[in-house]
Amino acid sequence: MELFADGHHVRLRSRVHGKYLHADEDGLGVSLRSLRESPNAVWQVHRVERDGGTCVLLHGAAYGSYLAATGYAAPPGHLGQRVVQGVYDDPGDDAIVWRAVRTGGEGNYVFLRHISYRLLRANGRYQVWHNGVSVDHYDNESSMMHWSVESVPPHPVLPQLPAPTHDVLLPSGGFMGLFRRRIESMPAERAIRYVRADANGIFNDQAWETFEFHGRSVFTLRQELATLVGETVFFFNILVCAKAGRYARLTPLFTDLPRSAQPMDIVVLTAGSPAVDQLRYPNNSTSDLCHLAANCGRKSVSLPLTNSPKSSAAAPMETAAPPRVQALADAGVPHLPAQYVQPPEHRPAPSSSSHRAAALSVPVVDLSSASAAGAVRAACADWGAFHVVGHGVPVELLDAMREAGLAFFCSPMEDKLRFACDPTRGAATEGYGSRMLANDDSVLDWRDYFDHHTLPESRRNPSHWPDFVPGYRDTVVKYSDSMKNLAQRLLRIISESLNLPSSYIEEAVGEVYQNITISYYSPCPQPDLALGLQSHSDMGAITLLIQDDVGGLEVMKDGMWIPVPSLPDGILVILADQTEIITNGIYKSSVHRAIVNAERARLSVATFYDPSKARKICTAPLLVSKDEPQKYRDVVYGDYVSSWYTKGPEGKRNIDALLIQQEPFLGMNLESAREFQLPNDRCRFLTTSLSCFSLSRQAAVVAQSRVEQKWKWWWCWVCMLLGLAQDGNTSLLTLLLSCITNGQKTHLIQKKKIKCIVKTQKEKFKYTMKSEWPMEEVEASSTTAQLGLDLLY
Ligand SMILES: O=C(O)CCC(=O)C(=O)O
Ligand SMILES: [Fe+2]
Repeated sequence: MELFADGHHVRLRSRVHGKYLHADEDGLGVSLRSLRESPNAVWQVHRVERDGGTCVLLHGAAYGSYLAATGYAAPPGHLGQRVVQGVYDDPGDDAIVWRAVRTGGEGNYVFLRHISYRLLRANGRYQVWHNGVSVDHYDNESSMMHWSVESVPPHPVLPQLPAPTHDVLLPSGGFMGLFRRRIESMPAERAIRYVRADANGIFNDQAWETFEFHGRSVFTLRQELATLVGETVFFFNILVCAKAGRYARLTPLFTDLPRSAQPMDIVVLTAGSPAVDQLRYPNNSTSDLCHLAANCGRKSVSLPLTNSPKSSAAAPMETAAPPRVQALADAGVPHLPAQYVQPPEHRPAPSSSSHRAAALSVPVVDLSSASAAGAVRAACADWGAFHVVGHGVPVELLDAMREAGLAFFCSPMEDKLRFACDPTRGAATEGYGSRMLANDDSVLDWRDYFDHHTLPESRRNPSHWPDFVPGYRDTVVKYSDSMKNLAQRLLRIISESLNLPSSYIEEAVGEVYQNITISYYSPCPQPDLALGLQSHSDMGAITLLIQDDVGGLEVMKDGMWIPVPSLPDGILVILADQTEIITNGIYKSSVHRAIVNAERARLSVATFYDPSKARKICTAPLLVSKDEPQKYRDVVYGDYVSSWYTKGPEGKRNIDALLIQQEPFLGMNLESAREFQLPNDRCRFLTTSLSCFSLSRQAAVVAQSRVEQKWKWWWCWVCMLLGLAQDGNTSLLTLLLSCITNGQKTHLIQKKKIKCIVKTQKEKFKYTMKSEWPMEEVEASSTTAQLGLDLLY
């Protein structure tokens, strides 16, 4: 096969270095880099006739500029003259004209011979820090001028644009880059000359217009150009191509612009037009669609190239939506962006691999067995989450749902964005989205999702769901109906297990509002710092979840995070907050979260069975007695949802806010509850979110242990104090003591044993602990001591 076929993409690899010819990010220089996957290492062949033969021009796949030899001396340490990224403005321009000549001898190498007979040369044989490329006279021929040519296959579909960034341009003036090129004083913005081409790519050469563009983001450039050319609604309807000179070929831009503020010429094409069909995109990345599909364990889905919206009922375009996590992952971000970094106490801890945690696994209930009711009762009481098998839902339907979701997420971003949820319409809108909450201070989940409104049928509008994955909409409808039936069957069993009439919970919930959310967790560059989905309990009545075989879901049990594997035909049942309220806390909603990994994308499908927003949820009177007083206030479900979205999901903070015996302590209330975890995993308490708490490594964790509310706060504080005392952090301890006692006089006495005495005007408490955590011995008022012991296990 011809090495330099016209229009094809190639990489040139130095024989000696093994590094690749690289168009530098400044848009000016050319160097040798080992970044094989980078678009900057890919060059497109543009063949031209010269002097009765064909010559090779090479324009970079990243910015479209041409490989050009200059007459300027290469910098010290480099031989010959400089090679740069140039333009093709003059048909007789020699600077960019090359011929490929086989070297002969061993191996399959070529010389790239400039029309001036100088040869393209890699530098730095002995001084490897010299990574420049130059042209040198053929008399100096050496293996440094030998290049192997790698052919780069075409990308099967339009590649995705990198997520928007806020990269700044190079500062004005000074030197930079490989050859310490002088960067002229440059403005903060770059001049973009643009012109709109017709369907065949033809444009009027007199119609160029100019605007000032800030930054480097090609995503933002496309958005701004879309507005300028009148594509205000569907910015993905256009494709932006660089044109490096009057005679240059078009290079579709899928890479952020060069770092320098040099002006660029852009031709705007219409997506799906014949002109776009003629373009060729290099498949240089390993994180492309095919890779993703392979990563998901599937073959690549066949998808249309055209990006024009087909369905008039498609969800409205997003306005200022955050970048999709998948786009970040595909762009190969090497570090987790700051807004995804969880605070240390929320990061996936090694605790989930502790011996105690390893010994625990979510129960499996066979619904077809005679003992199902008893097993459900035990699972609800102990876990609030359990797998069901023998449920009668065909495994083919579960697989079809997983596959439909996967095909959606493996589709081009442009297609997916046609169904983007509209963040301006509230937090829980239907469609393709990327974050759980929109609070400014919230840490983002490393997750993208597609949310479907499926029940009641009046909310179900399949035209809001993807149309480009065959069978998608039918599958969602079938799956929705099947999950509704299973949820109702489970609610009946759960009601009966509490000696309630079998239809009790179903009726208490009223008309079902069902949402189906497909979550897609892309591989994460720093999974130890992120969460796919932060700790939460679901807000409705019951959730049914299926997932793929990657793993990442964890449920909280006795204060430990327990991984929940997927069972191929199993469905995970998760009790949600309204069930906890209705059952007076006898059955608890399950706190769960999703962790991520660096290697494999993960997919889950959660079906939520919720009340209507207008429904008032009350505790079943039959479950209230003198010994078991009502724990939660009645709540209108819509209010619960609003508060969930306002405050954030964190752990059980939302349902805790409804506790009747809640006793605000010194101005703090349960809403400020946060999770902390002891290193040894043995003792868990509910603490508050006072920022100083997080300073204590020994601080306690959320009480899954449901301590009587009236004591809860005392025990938080005691736990904190003892933790701090053990840390020897006496100044913070004293501060907390005075905070506890509302500024009353307090004493801290530290003796051999760590001892902490809180003296208030009314009472005197004394806590003693041995040197090892957790406290084995607590001296205090008898009731509190008893409670404290109850909390240890
Ligand atoms: O992806 C998962 O496994 C968990 C999803 C979940 O908890 C949710 O969507 O509420
Ligand atoms: Fe959930």
